Amino acid sequence: MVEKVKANCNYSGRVVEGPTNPIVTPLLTDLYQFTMAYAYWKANKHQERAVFDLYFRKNPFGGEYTVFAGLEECIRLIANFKFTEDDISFIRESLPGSCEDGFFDYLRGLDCSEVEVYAIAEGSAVFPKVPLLRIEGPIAVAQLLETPLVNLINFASLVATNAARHRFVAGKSKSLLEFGLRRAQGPDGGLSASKYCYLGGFDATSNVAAGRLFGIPLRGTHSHAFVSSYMSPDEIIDKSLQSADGSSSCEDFVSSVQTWINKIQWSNSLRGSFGETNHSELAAFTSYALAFPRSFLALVDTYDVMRSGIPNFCAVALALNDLGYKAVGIRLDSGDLAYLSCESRKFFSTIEKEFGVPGFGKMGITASNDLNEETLDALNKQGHEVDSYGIGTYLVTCYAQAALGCVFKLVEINNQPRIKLSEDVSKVSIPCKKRSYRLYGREGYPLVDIMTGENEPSPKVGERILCRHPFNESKRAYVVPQQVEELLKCYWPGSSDKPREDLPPLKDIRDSCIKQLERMRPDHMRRLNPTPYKVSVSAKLYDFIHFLWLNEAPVGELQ
Ligand SMILES: Nc1ncnc2c1ncn2[C@@H]1O[C@H](COP(=O)(O)OP(=O)(O)OP(=O)(O)O)[C@@H](O)[C@H]1O
Ligand SMILES: O=P(O)(O)OC[C@H]1O[C@H](OP(=O)(O)OP(=O)(O)O)[C@H](O)[C@@H]1O
Ligand SMILES: O=C(O)c1cccnc1
Ligand SMILES: [Mg+2]
Repeated sequence: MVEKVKANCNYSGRVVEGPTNPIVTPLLTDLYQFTMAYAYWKANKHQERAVFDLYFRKNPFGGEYTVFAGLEECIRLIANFKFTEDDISFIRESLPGSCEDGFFDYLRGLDCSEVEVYAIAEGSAVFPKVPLLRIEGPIAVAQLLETPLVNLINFASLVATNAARHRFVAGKSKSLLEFGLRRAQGPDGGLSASKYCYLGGFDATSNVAAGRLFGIPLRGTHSHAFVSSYMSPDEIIDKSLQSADGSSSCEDFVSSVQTWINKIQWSNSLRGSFGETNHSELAAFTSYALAFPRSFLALVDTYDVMRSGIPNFCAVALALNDLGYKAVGIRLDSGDLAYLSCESRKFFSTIEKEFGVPGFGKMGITASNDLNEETLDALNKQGHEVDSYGIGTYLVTCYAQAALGCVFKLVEINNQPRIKLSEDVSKVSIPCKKRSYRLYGREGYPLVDIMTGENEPSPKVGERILCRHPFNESKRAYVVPQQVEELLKCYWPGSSDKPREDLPPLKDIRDSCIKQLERMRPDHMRRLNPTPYKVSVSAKLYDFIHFLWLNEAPVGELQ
């Protein structure tokens, strides 16, 4: 379902390829964007210059931060925004017959050359109400962009945040593998989850298409089916295995494994800890090792982890060790993962001592099975020996929160600021074409994001500035920033010759995401009752918001 669309748009001297998913075209929008576009056109209003902000209102997962993702795919859409004749015929069929032909000629010539896009860098930590994207352009085309842009950013940012939160609980030293493709919301859900979980701090994915399309490292083990498909060691026909350095060969690796299982069973320190292990499991492990002697990893919970899986794994790993190969480790996919990982580690350490195999005690332990933030946290509290987690369902489906709730609101038309009022204050939009800045404090942490009017002077390092809560009069603070970072940069200058930002490779976005999250004050990041990060407006913008609010809100009449 996914293939790369032919590159056709020149951007900053380079070509911007089409969206990763070819379904992302100008038709991937809501019908009402076309009906509004027609009404704008009919009223000769379609070329009026509009400014829209794309933002969200509340951080997901009960947290106080969000990872911004999806920008590159937005720019790919914008750079390649063009209706085909088939598209236009379909739109004509879908709109009422009374729509005039001129509108379809207008659509035929439409592209995003008059649109400008300002955005925060992809992979940044972002906060409610601060625009992630500002779209400026003729109102009709900006309106058509609403749905696809919100769509491209919503899930991307949600799942990247979910990944970052899993990383935060797991800790820096653990390896995090995304295993969610089979459980994701369809092919695009799966592919997007793989891409943005990597961006949010995962190390690898099992999704081969994502590995190919995005260069994400691929990792994987094997399934229970592989283990249970074997009945006995007699099924293994080719039993020979060359040593790692190629200098010798073991003619009967199956017997070598058998010798080792007997040695382990009768060793001083392990005697009595297990009886007869499952032979078909041993056959499966042996066969897998013959196929992958340099990267042998076994799923050990098909029959019984401590009585069968672990001893069988060790027998194969020791037989490989005789030939100069180092086994990678095991995967646990059921049971008490804290307990079983600790017991497995003890077993490996005992083997290391008993048979004098240096490093055997450090054998890799991967855990999987319905893991999520809570189970990772529980494992940490109990103490465990897991080195690597394979996480699927809860991660990629964003089980704990279904959507981020991004919105796209008109903030200015023909240089006139606009506001959207609501009974619910958190839903009142912040009018005007704005600039936003992140102000850093003495200890190097970001302190506050501040929005100002477009033409206000920018905050200056060392200069005190009043930061006001946009809607709560009593909440304000002076800040003397030690560093000022302007957040919105130009990513799509339309046909103007403004300087434009690069679209960095996914790996670089991931690195900067990890760095940024590490730079946040720890109390914003903690899972339980995190401190909200402050989002503010300048004194001037505050006054203007409230002036416009009063102007637009009708005065009630009591009877
Ligand atoms: N030590 C632990 N502390 C907290 N949660 C754990 C621990 N170990 C495993 N879990 C979680 O407990 C759940 C156990 O799942 P479930 O009840 O389906 O049992 P199972 O081990 O998969 O059993 P089965 O053998 O039937 O597959 C999973 O979500 C797993 O991540
Ligand atoms: O548990 P998740 O976080 O979704 O991670 C992926 C799961 O997918 C695989 O098996 P599958 O779930 O298909 O079968 P199982 O439940 O019998 O292990 C794997 O063994 C994991 O359990
Ligand atoms: O490689 C694995 O172990 C894997 C991949 C997908 C889902 N579950 C496990
Ligand atoms: Mg499962």
